[in-house]
Amino acid sequence: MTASVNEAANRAPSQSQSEDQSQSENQSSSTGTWATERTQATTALVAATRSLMHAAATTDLPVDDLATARRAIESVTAELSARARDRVLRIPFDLPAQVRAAGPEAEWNTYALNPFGIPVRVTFDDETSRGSFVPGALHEGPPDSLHGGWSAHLMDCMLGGLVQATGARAVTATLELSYRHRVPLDSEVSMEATITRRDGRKIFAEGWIEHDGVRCVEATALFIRVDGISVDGVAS
Ligand SMILES: CCCCCCCC/C=C\CCCCCCCC(=O)SCCNC(=O)CCNC(=O)[C@H](O)C(C)(C)COP(=O)(O)OP(=O)(O)OC[C@H]1O[C@@H](n2cnc3c(N)ncnc32)[C@H](O)[C@@H]1OP(=O)(O)O
Repeated sequence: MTASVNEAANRAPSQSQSEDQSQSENQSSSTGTWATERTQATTALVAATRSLMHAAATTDLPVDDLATARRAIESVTAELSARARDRVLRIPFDLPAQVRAAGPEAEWNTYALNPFGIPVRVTFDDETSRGSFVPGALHEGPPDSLHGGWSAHLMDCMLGGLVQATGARAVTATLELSYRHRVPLDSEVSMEATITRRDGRKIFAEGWIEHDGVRCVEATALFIRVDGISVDGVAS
């Protein structure tokens, strides 16, 4: 596992599909066994779709052009739906653990296979993980600010992903957030998560979202191990 796991998912909305495609092809030799031709092509398609979501929601073209674009999108949607699964592809359960084992330089790029998620570049260092991303127009709650629900989602992913990276099969029992300052859009924010305590099946973790040295959101969570439940993977 290297530092370039499914990087195509982390492109800025302005970057092109062809760039995503070539990025996806470039990593064919550097990703794990889950990186089949299909997962790589899906990663590029998902990145392009995320860019499309951004463009569709923010375009200021004349109204007639919107109808033309809608018809083109509907046509692609029909094409893709001709043969479909019930669920999105999942990464293997142990992918975060593989990245963690590869050392603090290795990167897990989340949500490569699901355009609805915010892709985050996550690194692991023992019982701590760090991540960064740039929230954008699609994530707006209060004007020019990140919606609090996205903050909760991101914290659950950061803390839950860290627990998963330690090899534990666990689900969130509680997640408590403190919104101390607004998180601005269009500027990189960083996140951190740490496992603070274990007690039988319970795993306690805490984390935060920081912008420009200011801790905007703080989170504490309790995860409960559900060992024995067999799953092939988790949504990245
Ligand atoms: C639910 C689907 C599971 C599918 C299988 C997954 C396998 C794992 C695979 C892949 C890892 C995935 C990683 C991604 C995670 C991403 C994060 C999420 O989005 S997770 C989704 C949101 N969370 C849920 O949907 C949990 C729903 N709740 C439950 O399933 C149960 O309530 C569960 C497992 C949390 C506990 O149920 P009990 O019957 O197994 O265990 P009891 O005996 O009730 O509790 C054990 C101890 O924990 C405390 N506890 C349990 N729930 C608590 C709570 N809400 N607050 C405080 N303490 C709690 C209890 O008081 C007890 O403590 P004492 O041993 O007596 O000291």
